[in-house]
Amino acid sequence: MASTEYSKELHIALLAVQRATLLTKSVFHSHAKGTLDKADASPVTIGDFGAQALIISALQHNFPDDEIVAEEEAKDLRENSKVRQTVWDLVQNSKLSDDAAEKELGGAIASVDSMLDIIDKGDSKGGSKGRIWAIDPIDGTKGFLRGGQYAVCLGLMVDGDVKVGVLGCPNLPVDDSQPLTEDIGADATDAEGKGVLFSAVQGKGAASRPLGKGSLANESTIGMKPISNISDATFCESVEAGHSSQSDSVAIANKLGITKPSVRMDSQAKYASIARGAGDLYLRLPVRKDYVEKIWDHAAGDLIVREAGGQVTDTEGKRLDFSHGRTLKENKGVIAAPKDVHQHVIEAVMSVLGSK
Ligand SMILES: Nc1ncnc2c1ncn2[C@@H]1O[C@H](COP(=O)(O)O)[C@@H](OP(=O)(O)O)[C@H]1O
Ligand SMILES: [Mg+2]
Ligand SMILES: [Mg+2]
Ligand SMILES: [Mg+2]
Repeated sequence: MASTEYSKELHIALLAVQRATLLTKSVFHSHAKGTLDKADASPVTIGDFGAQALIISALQHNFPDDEIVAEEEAKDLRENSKVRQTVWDLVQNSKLSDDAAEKELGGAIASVDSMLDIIDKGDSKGGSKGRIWAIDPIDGTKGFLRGGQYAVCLGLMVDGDVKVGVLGCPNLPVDDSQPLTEDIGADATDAEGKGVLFSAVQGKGAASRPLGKGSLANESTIGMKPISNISDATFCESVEAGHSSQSDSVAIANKLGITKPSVRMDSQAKYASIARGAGDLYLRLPVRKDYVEKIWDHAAGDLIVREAGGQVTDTEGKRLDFSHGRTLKENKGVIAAPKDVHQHVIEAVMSVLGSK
């Protein structure tokens, strides 16, 4: 592989996300997802813990000096031996079939105790200096539990700027031109090979390729769909009404003359879907004033959309700022759209939200 800036980071990130996504698929297709409730009452599953362990272990092997901000922590596993053992079995069984690739990721984790320590290595405070990876081992855990879309997400930030982003979307169609649907469809998903990996490197565009289960292959460049008439656009929004205001979205659609119903899907699959031109606009409209978005929910998607020809800002038109630690505390909500219509969308958003 030719060595250009961030090519090794991209390569390792793709393999690490592929391996972790395959782990989550095996859980998605089994009936026991090992769900626990976290302190904030949100769910976490054996898939989240296992995927986080595998990704961090690959990053530590390749980039031992980098910091890591990851969503989950091992506390619940340290306290629950049954779930701990299930996660450990899962992690031990999750190897890439390509031996060379598995070796590049550092191979298996040595013991159950080191797995717990590895999970807890995602506790960096983040910030504006140095190399920091952001991991969401399963984004859209509620979708994962419901049988919907979810994504395995990894981004590398350098001095607060996202340089590399990878999303594993196991329940999206491989074909970039397939229309956007809410239902994942009975034949759209399987326990192994189906699904997509999206990626971007700053300044180098965005791509998709089949998730597969062996060597990475068949990359294609992706781009957002041009919008000639905004009233023909489709919104892509959360399934969870508590994550994005559906009444504000209706008012914004009215302002823009949009009559098509929104497509609702969980996770950063929304960013991926608009980046590949299957949907047009991603709206995340704050419901609770006190909710602060987390960097792992947006880092990879933000870069992939911008590299595919889009603009991503908050509801006031400010770029997402990943330099303030584990959260996007300087931003409220997210509006992602093709560059040339983004300002028009923001004006509609601001007039609706401003008049509340
Ligand atoms: N009140 C809230 N407003 C916005 N996002 C929220 C939220 N509560 C939780 N979330 C985040 O929404 C993410 C899912 O986004 P979406 O609705 O687009 O599928 C969750 O990620 P996890 O599933 O990784 O916990 C969680 O971090
Ligand atoms: Mg969560
Ligand atoms: Mg998330
Ligand atoms: Mg998550």
